[in-house]
Amino acid sequence: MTDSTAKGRATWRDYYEMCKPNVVYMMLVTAMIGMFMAVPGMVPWEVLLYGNVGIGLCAASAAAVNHLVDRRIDLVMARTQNRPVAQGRIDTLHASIFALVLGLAGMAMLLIKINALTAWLTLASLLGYAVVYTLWLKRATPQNIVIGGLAGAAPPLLGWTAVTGEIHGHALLLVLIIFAWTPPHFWALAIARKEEYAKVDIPMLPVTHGVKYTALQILLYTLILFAVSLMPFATGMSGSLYLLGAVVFGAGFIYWAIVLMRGKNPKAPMETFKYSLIYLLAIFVIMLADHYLLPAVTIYELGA
Ligand code: HEM
Ligand SMILES: CC(C)=CCC/C(C)=C/CC/C(C)=C/COP(=O)(O)OP(=O)(O)O
Repeated sequence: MTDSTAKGRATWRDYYEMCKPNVVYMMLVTAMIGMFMAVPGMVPWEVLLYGNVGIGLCAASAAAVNHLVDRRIDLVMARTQNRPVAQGRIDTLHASIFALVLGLAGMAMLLIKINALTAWLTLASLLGYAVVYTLWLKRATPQNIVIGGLAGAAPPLLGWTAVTGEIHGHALLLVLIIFAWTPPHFWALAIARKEEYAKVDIPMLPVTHGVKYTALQILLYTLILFAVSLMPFATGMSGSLYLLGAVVFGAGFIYWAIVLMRGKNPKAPMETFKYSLIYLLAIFVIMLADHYLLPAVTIYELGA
């Protein structure tokens, strides 16, 4: 059943926007670094190419489902009101076909060119975001993005299994870092957009528990994230260059969480949100540089 309200013809840009490209690109950075961290040497180009395209297509499929499911609330929120499905430029039939084709193409690429474990873990992430988070958690609980965050945190594990065909503790550590990073990343934005979420009855934490409580939770998670981010060094997975990066950028995140808590800077919510993106990119890139530039120096060796 196509929406009779469809206005204007959709362009390729509209379909591209449905994929949440900037989010997917950042996820693929973490997936690629998961690939490089899985092996001491270089990653075969086929795994880099087919693994990232497959994971990216599946993530884009999940993002497209999110546009489709959220089209009514997206139309009400200022931040999302111009989205193509919300505006009716892409009707629900075309949006559904687009999401299905992306998902099938991504799964086929992973099953044929990579391995079954990576394909099924990617499908679980796709469904985790498109169904568990978008269709259920987002509308059910203020903990929606904490639980739903696991789907978005999966890419480094997907990259790791694409290379090795197995799950490893170090890969789960990378997932844990993004899992702990997600609440401060999103709740800072949710504080800035609190009134919009209240209008559409989405139980985001600032709406159900207030800004002060949310800011306190953000500070708590940045402290947890700081501790978790030291574990790649403590386990010998990464060396002192990574440790330096995790401490410096982690301190920056805690700084912004404190500024947000004090509530004196009206720009703090969006500055904290923007900083969260700088943080994630920085510690993953520094981890990669450390992986190739400096041998891992564990606390054990330092202590020996
Ligand atoms: C459940 C988990 C997550 C939630 C609820 C969430 C929420 C959001 C929201 C609401 C935005 C603003 C989007 C917009 O206004 O268009 C956003 C932006 C963004 N998020 Fe997240 N996010 C999550 C996980 C992630 C993960 C895991 C990554 C990457 C590894 C990520 C990367 C980004 C990027 C790069 C942007 C900027 C997008 C842009 O400027 O177009 N997010 N996030
Ligand atoms: C296969 C795989 C790795 C799947 C992960 C898919 C994926 C794109 C996760 C994105 C996380 C995210 C930006 C959630 C925001 O959704 P929202 O509905 O809260 O944000 P919105 O209001 O901006 O739409």
